[in-house]
Amino acid sequence: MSNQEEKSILQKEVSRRDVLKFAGIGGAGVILGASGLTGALTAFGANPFIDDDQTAVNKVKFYGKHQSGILTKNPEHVYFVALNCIAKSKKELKELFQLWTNYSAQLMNGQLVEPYTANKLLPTADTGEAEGLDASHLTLTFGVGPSLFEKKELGLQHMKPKELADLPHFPKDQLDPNYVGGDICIQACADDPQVAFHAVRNLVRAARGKVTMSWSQTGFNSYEVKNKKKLTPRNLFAFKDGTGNPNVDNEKEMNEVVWVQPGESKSWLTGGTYLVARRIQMHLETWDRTALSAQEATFGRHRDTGAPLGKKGEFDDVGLDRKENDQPVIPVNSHLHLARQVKDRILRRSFSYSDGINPTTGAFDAGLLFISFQKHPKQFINIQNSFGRVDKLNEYITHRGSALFACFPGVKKGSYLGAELFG
Ligand SMILES: C=CC1=C(C)c2cc3[nH]c(cc4nc(cc5[nH]c(cc1n2)c(C)c5CCC(=O)O)C(CCC(=O)O)=C4C)c(C)c3C=C
Ligand SMILES: [Fe+2]
Repeated sequence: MSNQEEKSILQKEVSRRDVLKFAGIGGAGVILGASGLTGALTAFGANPFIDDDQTAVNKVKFYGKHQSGILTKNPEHVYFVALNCIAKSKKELKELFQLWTNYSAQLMNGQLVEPYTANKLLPTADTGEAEGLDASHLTLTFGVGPSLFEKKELGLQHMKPKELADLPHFPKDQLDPNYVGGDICIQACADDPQVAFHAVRNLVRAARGKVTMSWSQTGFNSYEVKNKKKLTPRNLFAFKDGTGNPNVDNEKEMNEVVWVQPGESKSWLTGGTYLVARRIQMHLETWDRTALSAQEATFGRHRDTGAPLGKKGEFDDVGLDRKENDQPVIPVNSHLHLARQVKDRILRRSFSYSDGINPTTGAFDAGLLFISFQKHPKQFINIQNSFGRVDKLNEYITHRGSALFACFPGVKKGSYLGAELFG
C-alpha cells in the first residue's frame, strides 16, 4: 500500500456505530504498539487535517475563534484532569498538542481517535468504550499552568504571562496537595460521562512518556426542563447556581469578562482565557441541619425560585441596597452581597461532585468543582478576597483543591492547539 493510500484510509471517518476494520496497515500498528505515544496518524509522518463533521449527531464544533467548553451551554458531565509534563523539549510538547488536536477533532465528531486494524495481536488504537455512542456534545478545553513555564528544558520561560502565577492563599483554604496545580489541564464535558472519560483516557494514553496524571475530578449537573429549555441547575445545597452569570450570547460582554483581548497579555493568549478550578467540599450534614431561612440568608436568594430575597423571579434585579425596617434585605455577609460588592465579574461553569465518604469523619465527600473563566486571574482573586472570612457560606464549605490554567485561543482549521505558544 502506498503512503497516499494509507493516508486516505486514515482520513476516512469511521463512526463508532459502523466501525470499519481494515487490514493491511500492520506495519503502522507495530509502530503504534511499540511507541505508545504516537498513533498511526504520526506513524505515517503526518497529521492529516480532520475537519468538523457537521452531520455528526449531538456535535459541538471543534474549530473556531475560541476553544469549546467555555461558553458552551448546559454541560451535564465533566471529567477534569490536571497533568504533569515530562516532555523533554518544546518540539516534543508541540507534537503532542498536534496529535491531541487531531484526536480532539475526531472525538468531538463522535469518532474513534483512530481506526481499528484487523491485527488482534495488538491493542486497539482506540480503547473502544464509547463505541455506539454519539458525540454527546463532547467539548474539550486545554490549558497550561504556571509550572509548565518553569521547566527549563521546554524553553518557554519568556512566554509566561506575568499574571499566570499560583493563586494566593485565601483565609479559609485547607488545600489538599493531591488536588493542587498542574502543568496542563484537560476539561472534557459531555452529556454522557462515559464519552467524557473515554476522551480523557485516550488523550492521556496517546501522551504516554510526555505527561503523567496529577489529579482529576468528575462532576455533574442536572437540569429541570421547561418549554424545552434547560433551567439553571441546582447545586447540592439545592440552590440554583449560575443565575448571576454574564450572558454568554453577548459578544461584547464576553470580550469584557472572558476573552483576552489583543495587548492585554502575551500575544499567544489573545482569544484565550484563564480557567480557575477549585475543589470545594460542601458540608451537607451541617447544611441539612440549617433552617431554610438561614440557608436563604446565606446566599441572599430564595431557594425555590432563585429570586433575590424579597423578590419573585430568578432574574429580578437584585437591588443590593434595599432595606426593610432599616435592615438590608440582602444580608451584608451573604454570598450574593459579597460577590456583588466588587466590580469584577467571572463566568462560572461549575459541577457538583460526590466522591464517597471521608474515612476520617464519616461524612460525605461531596461538593462543587468550581470552575470559572475570566480574562485575568485577578477577577477571581478579588471576588474570593471579598468573601474572605466574612462570607456566611464559609461555615458550610472548605476549599480543598486549587489550580489556575491559561487556556489557548481556539484552533483555526489546519492549525493546532497552542500553535501561538509552541509555533
Ligand atoms: C470566587 C468565586 C466564587 C466561589 C469560589 C464561589 C463558591 C460557591 N458558590 C456557591 C453557590 C452560589 N454562588 C452564587 C453566586 C455567585 N457566586 C460567585 C462567585 C463564587 N462562588 C459569584 C460571582 C456569584 C454571582 C453573584 C451575582 O452577581 O449575582 C449563587 C447565587 C446564584 C447565582 O448567581 O449563581 C449560589 C447559589 C457555592 C455552593 C460555592 C462553593 C461551594
Ligand atoms: Fe458562588
